[in-house]
Amino acid sequence: AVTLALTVLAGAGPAVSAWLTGLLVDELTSGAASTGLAAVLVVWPPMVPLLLICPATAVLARLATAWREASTEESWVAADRRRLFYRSLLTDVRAAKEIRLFGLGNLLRARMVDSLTAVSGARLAADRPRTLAQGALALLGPVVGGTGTVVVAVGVGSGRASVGDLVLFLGTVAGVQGGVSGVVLQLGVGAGRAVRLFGRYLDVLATPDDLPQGRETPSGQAEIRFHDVWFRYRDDGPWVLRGVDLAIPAGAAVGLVGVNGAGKSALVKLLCRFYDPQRGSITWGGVDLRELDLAALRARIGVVFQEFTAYDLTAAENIGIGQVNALGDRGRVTRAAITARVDDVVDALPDGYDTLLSRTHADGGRTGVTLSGGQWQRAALARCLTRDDAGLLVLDEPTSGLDAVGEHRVHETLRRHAAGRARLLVSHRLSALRGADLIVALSGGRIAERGRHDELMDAGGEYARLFRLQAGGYQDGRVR
Ligand SMILES: Nc1ncnc2c1ncn2[C@@H]1O[C@H](COP(=O)(O)OP(=O)(O)OP(=O)(O)O)[C@@H](O)[C@H]1O
Repeated sequence: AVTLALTVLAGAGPAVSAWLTGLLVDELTSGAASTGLAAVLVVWPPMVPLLLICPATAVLARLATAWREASTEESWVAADRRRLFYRSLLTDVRAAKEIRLFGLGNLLRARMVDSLTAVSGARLAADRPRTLAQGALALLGPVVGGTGTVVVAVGVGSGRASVGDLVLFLGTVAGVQGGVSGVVLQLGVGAGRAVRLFGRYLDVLATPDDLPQGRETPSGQAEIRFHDVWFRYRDDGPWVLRGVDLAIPAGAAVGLVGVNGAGKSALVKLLCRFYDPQRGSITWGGVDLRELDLAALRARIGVVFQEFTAYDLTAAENIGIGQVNALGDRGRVTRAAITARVDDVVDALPDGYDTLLSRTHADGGRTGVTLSGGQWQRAALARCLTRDDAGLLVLDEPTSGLDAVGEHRVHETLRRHAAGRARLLVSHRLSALRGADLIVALSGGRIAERGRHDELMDAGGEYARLFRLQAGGYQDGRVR
């Protein structure tokens, strides 16, 4: 989160400096004009303060309204984010099916309009004082200029000043007011917002890294071990993992089962070090994950997440980004595609591996091509398999969308391909885990059972109950 915030806020530094530069340039330009002209005004000292009233008032009024605008902006930012969310949902091709089938269009549009109304109302309310101030200042300028002109004209009439003085005075009025208006404009455009944004930028810079990292390099193939791991997402939230002790030996296949919400994905996230456990530790080859270089650790892990991403990229890129520093290595991509059994699907695409998989972006005038759910899943598996040197493969429901033949074949191929590397397989389909070296059943964040399939079946616990339940669904007198 800090990295993302830094990336977004990194724009704040340049934005503020650009604004300050603009302000400085305007300041210098108008300052030079004003100083030169104001010097002439020394001819009529009493007129100097009168002439400066207008720009000084404008600057002060603009500063006051800019601060006010910046602070009220926070009140409508949340509504604006909701508006953007509803807008993106209404234009997201992936959401289109549900929106149409469930008839969500009107609901989402109404919510978007409500958010827009709230934002517009708040913005109008914030704009009102500025408009009033600008109107008043627009009147003040001519009044001051006119008064001064009358005074000088009277002076000309009485012989205290010349016509040349009057011309000089009129030029000065225009010069001073016009010059300072540049500064006022800059203040109006970005002062409050830029300073506030810069404050946020500094806050983020000062935020300590929530994932401090070490320097050690993880070994290629090593035992991974959870030592009494306790984890929760927030310090005041419920425990999601409670005292997990688990060893994943190098080269072993470990199956993870458990009901929804048991904590399986949380365990995967800890392995990838998206979070650190609050208590206990996880070691890779005996070294605490916190002492390892984060990028090096993640480079050693190949993952298919339960909610993997389908990228609007070519088929080759969708697979190749698994090993982004070898993105152009077509041999690696095709090898992974063959192992994940998606090569024939890709070969059948209009441009093979170079086909853009997108329904949003056109490819050379051709309408988008996309894959089926199971084919996407195979592509995600291939992406994971491009990591030849991964010491751990984490497969979170990697075959849930595959047909029965596809699932069986993928598991067979994986078994051969992954020999020597640790595998953590998460699945609700217990048959997919049957051949694992160790099966671990999580329940409420604790390990309730562990053992090989046969041992767990003999034990007659929850695993055996669930396995029989699933197997029962396939019982039919005609099946032998
Ligand atoms: N980002 C999050 N912030 C807070 N709580 C979360 C978050 N993600 C998951 N949880 C909670 O953590 C608990 C464990 O969720 P987890 O996704 O690990 O379960 P799971 O075993 O993978 O379930 P499933 O079989 O449904 O995928 C759940 O109670 C869930 O509500």
